[in-house]
Amino acid sequence: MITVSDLTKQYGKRLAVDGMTFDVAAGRVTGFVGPNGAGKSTTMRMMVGLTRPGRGDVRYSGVHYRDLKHPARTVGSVLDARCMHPGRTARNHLRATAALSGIPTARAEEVLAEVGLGTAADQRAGKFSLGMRQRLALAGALLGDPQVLLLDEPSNGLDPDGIRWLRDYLRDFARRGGTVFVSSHLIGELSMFADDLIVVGGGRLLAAESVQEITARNDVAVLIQTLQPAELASRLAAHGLVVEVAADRLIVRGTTRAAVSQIAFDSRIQVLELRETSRSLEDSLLDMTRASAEFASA
Ligand SMILES: Nc1ncnc2c1ncn2[C@@H]1O[C@H](COP(=O)(O)OP(=O)(O)OP(=O)(O)O)[C@@H](O)[C@H]1O
Repeated sequence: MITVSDLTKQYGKRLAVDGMTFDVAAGRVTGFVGPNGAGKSTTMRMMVGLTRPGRGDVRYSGVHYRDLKHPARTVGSVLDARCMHPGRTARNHLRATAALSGIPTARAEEVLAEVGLGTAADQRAGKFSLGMRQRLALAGALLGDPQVLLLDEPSNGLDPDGIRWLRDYLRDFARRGGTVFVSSHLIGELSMFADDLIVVGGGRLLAAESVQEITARNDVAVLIQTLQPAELASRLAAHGLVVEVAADRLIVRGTTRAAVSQIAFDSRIQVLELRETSRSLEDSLLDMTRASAEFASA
């Protein structure tokens, strides 16, 4: 569990992060969402001691980051995937990173395989696509076999297969008890796989809720028409969703169109119609962040 308390950072006259307080639970994926300039990167840098807060602190299971005995074994982070020597091979980059953190260099082979870069181990990082660099940066974060992953906009540059792979990887990491904190300015994308959302705007916390709470509050219902209603209903129920049957349609509350579409796709069930009956999660989050932008520019 990560506890962020009253985290504040001022640059000149600008409050980049203003009294940010929230918890990030273990065993879940927490999305950190807000428009560009909302203060996400600054908050994440303060969470791993790269930027000094003006006020406030961050604890990992009660321990300050600076007091962690083996920071790399507790927290793995990717804050900038471009941060690697272009002339080094992927394997050498990881070996050097491992050596710096007191981790056996043999671990490099394991994490290369884990992120699907086994066959690219001897290629130079400078020749990598942005998507491959994202994978290599994630491999670096995994070297210490950490309990917590902090990732700033990790799907930047990934192709759709890469995004899907990352989503599945992070969900699995959380299922194994890990803590995942991942930022994005793309609300729709995060709502597809996050359990909880921390919504920020203008350096301030706007909401800290589960996706289910936000969708229930907004009474979001997803309407589905399919030729295989029984199969889809049982797949949705297996994901803990309550399904109502109305005439030829299924209705599911407390979830998103994106999540239902993913479940149907994964189950190879064809969907004829899929829509949200009221305001979508995306709409309600955009409203929140829009209000904060108006406040900030007032
Ligand atoms: N080193 C810095 N010096 C001065 N101002 C900064 C610095 N870092 C960030 N800021 C300012 O702080 C505010 C928050 O920036 P931050 O990068 O944390 O936002 P963000 O939510 O991560 O946005 P993005 O998605 O665009 O990276 C912005 O107004 C930014 O210009």
